[in-house]
Amino acid sequence: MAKRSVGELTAEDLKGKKVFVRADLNVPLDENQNITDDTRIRAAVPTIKHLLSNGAKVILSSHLGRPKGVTPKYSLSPLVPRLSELLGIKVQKADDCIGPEVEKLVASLPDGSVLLLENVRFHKEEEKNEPEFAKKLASLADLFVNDAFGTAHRAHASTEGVTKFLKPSVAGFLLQKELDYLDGAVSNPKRPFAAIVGGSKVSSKIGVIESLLEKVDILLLGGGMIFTFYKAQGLSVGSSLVENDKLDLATSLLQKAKSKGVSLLLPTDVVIADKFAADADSKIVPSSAIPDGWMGLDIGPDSIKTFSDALDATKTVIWNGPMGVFEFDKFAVGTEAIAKKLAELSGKGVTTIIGGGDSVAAVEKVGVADKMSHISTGGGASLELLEGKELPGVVALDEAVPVAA
Ligand SMILES: Nc1ncnc2c1ncn2[C@@H]1O[C@H](COP(=O)(O)OP(=O)(O)O)[C@@H](O)[C@H]1O
Ligand SMILES: O=C(OP(=O)(O)O)[C@H](O)COP(=O)(O)O
Repeated sequence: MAKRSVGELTAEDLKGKKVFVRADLNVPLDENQNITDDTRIRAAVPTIKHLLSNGAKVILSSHLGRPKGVTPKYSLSPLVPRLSELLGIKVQKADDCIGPEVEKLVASLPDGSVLLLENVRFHKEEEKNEPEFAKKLASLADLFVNDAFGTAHRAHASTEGVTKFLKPSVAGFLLQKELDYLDGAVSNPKRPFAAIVGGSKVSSKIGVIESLLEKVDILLLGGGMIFTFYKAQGLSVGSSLVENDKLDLATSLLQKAKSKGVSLLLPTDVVIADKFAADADSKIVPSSAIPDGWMGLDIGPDSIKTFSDALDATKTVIWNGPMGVFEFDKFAVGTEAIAKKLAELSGKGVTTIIGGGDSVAAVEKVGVADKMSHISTGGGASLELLEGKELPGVVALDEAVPVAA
């Protein structure tokens, strides 16, 4: 069911109103508290600007990291300069997210300004979704906008709990965009529709593979998980990553693909290494010829060609998980080739969706992030959505009002 969007709220709804905005500003910081990737801050800007330009007072909330109680290194203070710069106004910051001091700051907020609350996870009640805490957060504002896609799979006080006390509770532009692509485009894709799934283990991607098998025409598998599939087919995998308790599962996924008429492609050649290291000796071998003592760390050139050819026919592609150990340059070729291929396809009008996690890092490393149709800001959240799970932070929002026919 579609959710009510912040875009439906106009100056009439917003002028002078206090709006509690939950964003996911969980950005990486270096040891000097410098932001090393501001993507999530930039992604939160359109919603905040919409609210400001319609005269609202924005009370902005987020978590950062996984602190246990008040932990200075997880303060949101280092975010204030960048946030102010991007919004073009001076953002104020509170030292807590609830309490009399925060209430005082909220009371003196002029229309069209932003107060950033301190890390909401400094209170353990946040992750426990305690109603009393949610009520205190909610009491600061008149309405709620959830734009924290990256945290939408968590039923926490600031993502789910507050909706019980604030009406309306609506989706922000980022949340909406993520749902449009990861739910909308994937459930109702332009076909042929291909998924590329990689990453380390089958066990962490079973849900995604099973769910995608119901929807895709083509499924390309790469990464560490392929060796479990090879072994299930009776091939030798040397010392490659294998989950011996998932061999039957791999066989059943292959059968399921067949019965659904999905073209499931496994790499036909692999780059193998004599050790798990950036400076390992490496060679390219057919998937059926991995010697003892060697481990597969990337897909080979024939596989890159086969995968690229298969992708040429598609209209929608979703990608989750690297094709190899892309952190080591020597084994990043397959992942980088897929990133470049998707950039090329995007240029030809194919919808390309990067489903969060390490694939985002790979696309950024190759410098083609701006070419993709959509890059998710949430790893865990996008995975859960692709698995067909409902996200509590989304479920709790108001339903969209149906447009009269
Ligand atoms: N052949 C391989 N052997 C071991 N690890 C691999 C292999 N291919 C990819 N990986 C590792 O998988 C990790 C990413 O897996 P995962 O967390 O499941 O993906 P994502 O973060 O995209 O969801 C990367 O750190 C990468 O090095
Ligand atoms: O970074 C996040 O998730 P992600 O690493 O899965 O993308 C979100 O901010 C959620 O954080 P959490 O997994 O500590 O709840």
